[in-house]
Amino acid sequence: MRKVELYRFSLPMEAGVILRNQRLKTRDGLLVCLTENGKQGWGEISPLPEFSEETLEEAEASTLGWLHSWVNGEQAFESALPSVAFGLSCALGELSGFLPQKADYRKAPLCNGDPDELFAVLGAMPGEKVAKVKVGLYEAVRDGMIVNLLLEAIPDLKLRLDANRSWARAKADGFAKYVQPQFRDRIQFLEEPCKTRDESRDFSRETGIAIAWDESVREADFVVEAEPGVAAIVIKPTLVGSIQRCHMLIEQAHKAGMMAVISSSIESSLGLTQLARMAAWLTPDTIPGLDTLSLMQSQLVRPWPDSELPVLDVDALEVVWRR
Ligand SMILES: O=C(O)CCC(=O)C1=CC=C[C@@H](O)[C@@H]1C(=O)O
Ligand SMILES: [Mg+2]
Repeated sequence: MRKVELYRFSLPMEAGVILRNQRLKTRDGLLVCLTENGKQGWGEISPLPEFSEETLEEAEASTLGWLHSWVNGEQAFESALPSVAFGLSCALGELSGFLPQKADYRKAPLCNGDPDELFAVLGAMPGEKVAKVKVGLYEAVRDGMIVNLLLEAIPDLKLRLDANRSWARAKADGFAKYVQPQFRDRIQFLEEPCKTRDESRDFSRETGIAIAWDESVREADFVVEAEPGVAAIVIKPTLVGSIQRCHMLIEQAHKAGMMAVISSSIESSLGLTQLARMAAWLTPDTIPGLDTLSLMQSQLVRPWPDSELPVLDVDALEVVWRR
């Protein structure tokens, strides 16, 4: 006997979370719970505004279509919508047990540029110290100064930077010029510095600063291949697709000698804990990019260890469909 529950959620965000051109006031999505032979599997389907191609309405329609077939005995699933493919593969992965329980709750802290704050967080971080800083929002000089300041203040720190394709080559070069040469190899990677992949490749070749692909991983023509200066690919499963597809990309990256970093698309605590499980299983040697829970005002159903945010229970959620 198969049973299905589909819920809708809307979690209030902290003030001032901006995604590209839009302020994100609430994080909206769906939770699916599949039950079969007394076992349950949960998944989160929450397309990220400004980043996902699909809307929540489209994701809901596609999810409902598959859930109808699943209660009627369908085994396989396929969805062209990445958020749906990710959430349903998690639910099926819990049901069948292929998504292991063990989680890697480490996370590269997102830094707003205040070194004192980062000191406190990194002091409590066991082992490798890696933090992530957004660049490209303000002047390149300022970005360069913050990078110098942090790397100077914390000698065993490595940084991941993210420019989200915001720089023209000249601006990217401006940034590189301000980073002291002896610090450059402590930049683990800079995600997508320039508007095009070719410009980013040239930037890396000429400055010696390693780069990573994030936006590129989701483009139709992208293939994982070893390239000089490209240290990593960033995998955001909600934007990329099923666990199986992510697994394949991670294997390709590792074969090519690159890091694969499992990262958040600002999922709720339920989706984030599943990403932490994928990270423990598929990228055990890499700290995942999962430090986004504190952007929200509450957790959802499953808590993240050590978070003090209140947990919203499933009974408080709107039921979309139940069978
Ligand atoms: O990658 C991480 O460490 C955290 C996630 C993160 O930085 C992002 C998640 C989703 C959208 C963006 O704001 C941002 C990114 O561009 O990588
Ligand atoms: Mg990025």
